Amino acid sequence: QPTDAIDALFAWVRQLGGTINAEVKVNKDGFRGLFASQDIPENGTIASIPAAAIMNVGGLNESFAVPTLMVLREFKDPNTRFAPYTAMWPAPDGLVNSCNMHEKYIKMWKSEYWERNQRDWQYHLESLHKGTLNPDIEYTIAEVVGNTPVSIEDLQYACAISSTRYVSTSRRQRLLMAPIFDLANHDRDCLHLLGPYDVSDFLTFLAGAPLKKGDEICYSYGALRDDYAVAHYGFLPRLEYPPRLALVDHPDQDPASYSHDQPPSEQPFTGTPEEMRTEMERLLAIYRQVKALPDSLPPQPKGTDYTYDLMKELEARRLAALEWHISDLASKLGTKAEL
Ligand SMILES: C[S@@+](CC[C@H](N)C(=O)[O-])C[C@H]1O[C@@H](n2cnc3c(N)ncnc32)[C@H](O)[C@@H]1O
Repeated sequence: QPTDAIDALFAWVRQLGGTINAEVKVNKDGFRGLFASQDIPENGTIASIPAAAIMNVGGLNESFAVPTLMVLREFKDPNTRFAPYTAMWPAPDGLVNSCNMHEKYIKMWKSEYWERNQRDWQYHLESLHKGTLNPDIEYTIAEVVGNTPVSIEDLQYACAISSTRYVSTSRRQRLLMAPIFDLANHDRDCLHLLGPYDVSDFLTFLAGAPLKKGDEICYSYGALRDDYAVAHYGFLPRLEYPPRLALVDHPDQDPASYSHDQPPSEQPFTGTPEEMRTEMERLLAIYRQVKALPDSLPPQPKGTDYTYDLMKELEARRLAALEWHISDLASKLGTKAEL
């Protein structure tokens, strides 16, 4: 996540009429992020981003291929007018999600759902690359990118960039890639918000709570359970207490139908003793299964492989959350759990 292209990005957005009351720095956890450059009162403007600086990469109902190809077109075009924006995107080795995670990590999910999800992405991108997608596909590579050579790695990268950086607004339901705003890191409880982007040519990022100069500016990407955050964004959110079950382990969630608007309950499970016993058995079975699955890669020294560390940390958090919820049910039932 380079910071050297930021000055040119800010100058470009301001030249197009934008306002930015923020700056970019590396945060305490080592990630690039957005920080208030002055005190901003509640409802004050963090940034106002002109439409001309925003990349509109598709509609909410279109397939993944549209944002992927729209991003790729700008990335491949040496004369793109978005050059100040594309220059600050993370480099291909600086971001990871299901679009571009190497297949050697697939078995580290230890979850049928997420393994299939990653294989599906691989398959879709390979199909797009070969031109064998079904007739419902909106664009071919040549239609959008022309004759420029495109590798499968290019598609994986463009897919990862678009899916980790787009946003849509309540009124304007497009996939929007908005510079400056897209530098805000996730915090589930974050109060800062986007305007509806419906009455002017500016997308406004507003302070939902007062900001002091130097505060990191967050945005809530949604309820994001750990496994969902790793698959979609390639990071682990702040650890919470009580530990949150992975999306795939949650009792009332089919991960395939997860929506930010209707996230699974945050409350520990409760019910009749019979229901609690059944739930405890269900969680125990998952716990034992995850514990029993062998590691698919040899151990790596911490700090040498970001994705390996991320997947191991995800597994450790998943097991810790299962242990907590199993023990919670056991104590409500007045028994002891045999982990
Ligand atoms: C929209 S960007 C946010 C800005 C990003 N840090 C950057 O410099 O380009 C989303 C990406 O930022 C990172 N990110 C967002 N929130 C994070 C957090 N709370 N902790 C660590 N990384 C985070 C993830 O890599 C995610 O895919």
